[in-house]
Amino acid sequence: MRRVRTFILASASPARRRLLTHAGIDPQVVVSGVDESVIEAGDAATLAGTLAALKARAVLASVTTTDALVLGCDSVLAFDGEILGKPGSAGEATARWKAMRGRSGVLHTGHCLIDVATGEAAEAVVATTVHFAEPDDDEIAAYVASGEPLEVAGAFTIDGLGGAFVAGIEGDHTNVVGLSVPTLRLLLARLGVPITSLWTRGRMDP
Ligand SMILES: Nc1nc2c(ncn2[C@H]2C[C@H](O)[C@@H](COP(=O)(O)OP(=O)(O)OP(=O)(O)O)O2)c(=O)[nH]1
Repeated sequence: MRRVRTFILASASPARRRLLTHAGIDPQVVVSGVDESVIEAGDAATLAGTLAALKARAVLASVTTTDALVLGCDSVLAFDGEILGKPGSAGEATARWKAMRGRSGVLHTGHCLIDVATGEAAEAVVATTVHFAEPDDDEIAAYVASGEPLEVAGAFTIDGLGGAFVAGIEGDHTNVVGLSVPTLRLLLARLGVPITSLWTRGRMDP
């Protein structure tokens, strides 16, 4: 069994950091600085996987602790034949919601976990189908005015204000937030690290 001292999250995402801490893992955050705009791919899953690996490897290059793991992630929404990241403006967020309401999309999150000691990588892209509710124009306007949709891939959150406009999902909830925790357990196992060995605290307060 591999015992690892340091878990590095190669992401600026507060949502991903929160998911890890709730899962009992206390990550060090090292933002990759990868320019996502320069990467293109034919489909959402390939793009998410490619960007996750780029982020993890960019941070790996700066890591000196050998007793560490580095996790990179990237989330994109596949909707209506398009690959959607964060909306570029309030107008785009509004247009997206008027198109998405009452319909479904697939949120793909790429994961790349690298063992610094061996260089071995365990990777997975996870898809969750998201069924959107039917917010009216005033609700969309209020949501866009909150600023939240501009900060997140797909212009929605499932665990924030946007949760009111998600009618249901098929698949892993944490994957929609930005990091699939059950998939992380499997990636860690592939590298010989039980997720329970990374727990830094006892059970959550109920
Ligand atoms: N809280 C929350 N955040 C979400 C949700 N869906 C997407 N996001 C956030 C997570 C990520 O911060 C962001 C997805 O964009 P990226 O995968 O490019 O990550 P980001 O640019 O934030 O950070 P990074 O590139 O990893 O340093 O959207 C959600 O349902 N809930």
